Amino acid sequence: MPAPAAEPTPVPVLRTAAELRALPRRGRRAVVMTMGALHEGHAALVRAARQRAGAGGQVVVTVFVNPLQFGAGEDLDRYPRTLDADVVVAAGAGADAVFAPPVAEVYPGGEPEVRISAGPMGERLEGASRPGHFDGMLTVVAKLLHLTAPDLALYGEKDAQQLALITRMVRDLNFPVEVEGVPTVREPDGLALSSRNRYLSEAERTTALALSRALFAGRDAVAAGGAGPREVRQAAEAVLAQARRARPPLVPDYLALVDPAHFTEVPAEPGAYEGEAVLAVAARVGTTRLIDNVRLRLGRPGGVR
Ligand SMILES: Nc1ncnc2c1ncn2[C@@H]1O[C@H](COP(=O)(O)OP(=O)(O)OP(=O)(O)O)[C@@H](O)[C@H]1O
Ligand SMILES: CC(C)(CO)[C@@H](O)C(=O)[O-]
Ligand code: BAL
Repeated sequence: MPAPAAEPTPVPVLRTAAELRALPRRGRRAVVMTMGALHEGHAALVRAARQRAGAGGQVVVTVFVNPLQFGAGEDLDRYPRTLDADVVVAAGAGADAVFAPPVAEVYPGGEPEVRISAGPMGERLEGASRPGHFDGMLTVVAKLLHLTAPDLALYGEKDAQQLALITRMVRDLNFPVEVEGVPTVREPDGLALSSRNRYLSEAERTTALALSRALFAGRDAVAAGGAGPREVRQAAEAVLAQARRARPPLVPDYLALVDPAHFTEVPAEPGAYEGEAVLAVAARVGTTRLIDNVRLRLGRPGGVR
């Protein structure tokens, strides 16, 4: 009996730079870069890209787990790789093509000698906890921007420091591309969607809810009126302190209130800082490390996003 015909691929999956170059360009090209294991957060990025590219435009989704941005002891080997399912999600959200190169296609000469330096912002928060992470991230983003040559590239606000660094690289190095952020998609109970959530057991997931709860507590303190940086941090810290005692415990890495362009700490003195700020958190539950953040407006009571 003949083997059943394979399901048709919903959109072309391009594996090489040559295949990508051969993809006919159509209208405005928007790119969404991912490491795969796509979820509704990624789908929101693709839908935003589809909308921004317009009916006559083109949306390309990249799927590539970039070894250069993982440090020793991180989860490079166990990072979920689910390309077939990713293609279905990408196509369903409006992608026209998926670029999923093997490592040797992106780094044919092995690890590159020349890399992008993320500079001082790249050493703060995530950069302090994951040395070299942002140099590796920006290096692959630069390469993927060259390979895909988009008019527009979209990134999630969930990775706020990454988004700030990509915006900065594009500006500092004159990349001919527009960068746009897309708001964080959350589960109904507040947990930010993340590919790494699939590592969590049920009990770990319950503990992990403290990340978003801490951020919302900080944000609510501003919304209630009168809270300055100190009170925002205190409100969030109180939630984290409680979660440290949970079973399994939350192990916070950092909680920081920073300015969104440089990721430097907002001064604690009331009134010393006015405007948008990012309240960011990173923590471990078991062997899983998660990050999250919210934006808030300091200096004007009630102003919250
Ligand atoms: N919940 C989310 N809402 C909106 N965008 C998101 C969300 N999660 C990830 N993204 C964005 O999707 C893009 C690809 O991210 P990535 O593939 O690393 O997914 P991830 O879920 O953040 O994975 P990880 O768990 O490894 O951090 C990035 O721009 C990222 O900010
Ligand atoms: C931007 C990115 C695709 C670069 O590998 C990655 O850091 C991610 O998925 O956020
Ligand atoms: N979503 C950011 C990619 C990383 O954690 O390496």
